Amino acid sequence: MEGRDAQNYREVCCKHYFPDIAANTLVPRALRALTIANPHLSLIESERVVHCTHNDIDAVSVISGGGSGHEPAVCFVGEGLLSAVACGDIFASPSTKQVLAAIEASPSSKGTILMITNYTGDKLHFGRAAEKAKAKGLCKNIVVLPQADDVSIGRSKSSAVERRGLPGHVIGMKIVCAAAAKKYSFQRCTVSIGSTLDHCHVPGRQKHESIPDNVCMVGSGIHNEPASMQISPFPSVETLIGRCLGLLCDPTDPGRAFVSFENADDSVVLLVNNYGGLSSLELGALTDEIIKQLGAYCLGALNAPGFSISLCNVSRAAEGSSSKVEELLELLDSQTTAVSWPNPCFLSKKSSTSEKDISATKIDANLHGSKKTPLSEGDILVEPELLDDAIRSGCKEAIAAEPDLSAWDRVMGDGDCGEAVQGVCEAIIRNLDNGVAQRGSVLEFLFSTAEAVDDMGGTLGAIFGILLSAFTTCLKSKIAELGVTPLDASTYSQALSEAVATLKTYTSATREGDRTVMDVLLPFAEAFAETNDFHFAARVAQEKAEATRYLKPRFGRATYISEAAELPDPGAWALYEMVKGMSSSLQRNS
Ligand SMILES: Nc1ncnc2c1ncn2[C@@H]1O[C@H](COP(=O)(O)OP(=O)(O)O)[C@@H](O)[C@H]1O
Ligand SMILES: O=C[C@H](O)COP(=O)(O)O
Repeated sequence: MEGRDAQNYREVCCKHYFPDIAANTLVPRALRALTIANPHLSLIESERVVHCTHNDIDAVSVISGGGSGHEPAVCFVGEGLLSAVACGDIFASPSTKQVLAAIEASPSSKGTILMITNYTGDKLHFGRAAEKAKAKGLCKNIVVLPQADDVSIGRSKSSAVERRGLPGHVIGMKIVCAAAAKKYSFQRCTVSIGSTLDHCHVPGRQKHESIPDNVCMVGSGIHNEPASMQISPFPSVETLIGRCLGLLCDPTDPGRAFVSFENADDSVVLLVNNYGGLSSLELGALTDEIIKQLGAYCLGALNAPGFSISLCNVSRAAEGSSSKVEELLELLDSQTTAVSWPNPCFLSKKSSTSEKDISATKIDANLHGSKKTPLSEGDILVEPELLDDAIRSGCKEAIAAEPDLSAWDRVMGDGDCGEAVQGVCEAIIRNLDNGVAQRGSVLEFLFSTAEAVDDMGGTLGAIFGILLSAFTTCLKSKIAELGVTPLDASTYSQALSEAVATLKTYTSATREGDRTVMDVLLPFAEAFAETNDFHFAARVAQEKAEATRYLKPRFGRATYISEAAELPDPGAWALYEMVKGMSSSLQRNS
């Protein structure tokens, strides 16, 4: 495709019926339509959770979820497949609160499996929700099972984060869910590789890079992140498929030989998946090239023109789980009422024994039962105008940085970091407009901010959420211990240090130098604790945020990018902007 044709093609890709509508509106509407058309599914709209109305309390519940934009994966809820899914914003993990609502909607006396793709945001939010569910007594046995199947990155680059999840994980998911439905009581044999012609277009997002016509991407993720390999000139289909299969099966590739396919007697399942923007005709012809056919459209990436190939060595899986190959294949082929699974849909004849109408209000009441600050337990009172202006100024700086954060995250991540930061900062400003700082109560402000941050998905949402809740807990214990208000800078800096120590127990990025938000947070907290001088600490934050340009990523999506672009880490920069805005306000008002 050349010249005008190529331009028309790109314009069509970026055109949407919902061009300016945030994911927050688009996603619930699509979920509403799904549940209206399928009475065996029910929606908790406020939490964007779809769950099976025929929940069987005596079977293990399998719950999944992740960013939206991977439709039709959300339609994998149904008997014989998932009990519930929690849907995040486009390409961002759902929040802890959403996952908890999904767990609550699918109670099980036997146990709960949270089956997710291997992304940091998902691991943090699903992990926290599992802990909260245990603490609330919702389930005794609950495990998080991150699925990783992508071979594109190779062993050495993905050692700290492990492989990312691609569509091959649906094979294991189907088998586990079918086993759960058959009341089995309560593992990795799959590899995947993706290839795309271009990026997908996220509705409402203005900036959009295109891949040149003479380039074919191999090793593409499912969130628009840049592919690990670019083949140019554009290869023939034969060459492309040969290259992909080589990445999946070559036993001499030390970085990628994750699963052996050398034994000709092994039973192997092949899954060919549409990323969303390929015609069925082209996918069919590609599948023909990929030998044995098992074509299906399972886990999309919006309208990305591309496909993935997954191979699952079922013989290995049977060995690893003390099962028979036939048994696993039977589970894979067993019936389900999940709308998107490629098989005829048989609705259950059994009556809905534990059909529940879990209204959003009930869930909300349960989840946020005690959100008002009990001021009688002590508080920190500061000058309301000072509190309002400092926070507002921090949020405004971060919002103003959104175009840069988004642009950097489009190169080194999946492009959603700036929008997530903007979203949470706007929510905090709305709370200020509604008078949350009017009484000058620091705790009241922190509680209201925690609610806004709890709605933030993605890795940064989880990191900020854990930090804020730990900071609040530490401050509360300082108030109880010291009983004085207002507290001095050292109380805040000590509480921050303790909160950072708590955060380190959740993320593996526990030191500086890995190109994450921790590269600003750790030195900022340390400088603040050493000097009790917020402005000095803010200057350290600036220096450290700048320095992230030259760091090699070891965590998060940036790990998957082969080219060092010398751009700052967006998470680290966002934190610096917040701190900078607060520091300027405090200086203006001192
Ligand atoms: N393991 C980790 N621990 C702490 N921060 C991380 C980790 N992985 C990534 N990050 C931070 O998260 C930021 C990206 O946030 P966000 O866009 O929410 O994540 P995601 O890539 O999950 O969508 C990165 O710029 C980096 O600062
Ligand atoms: O769809 C996206 C994944 O589910 C979550 O990814 P995240 O780590 O970017 O939040």
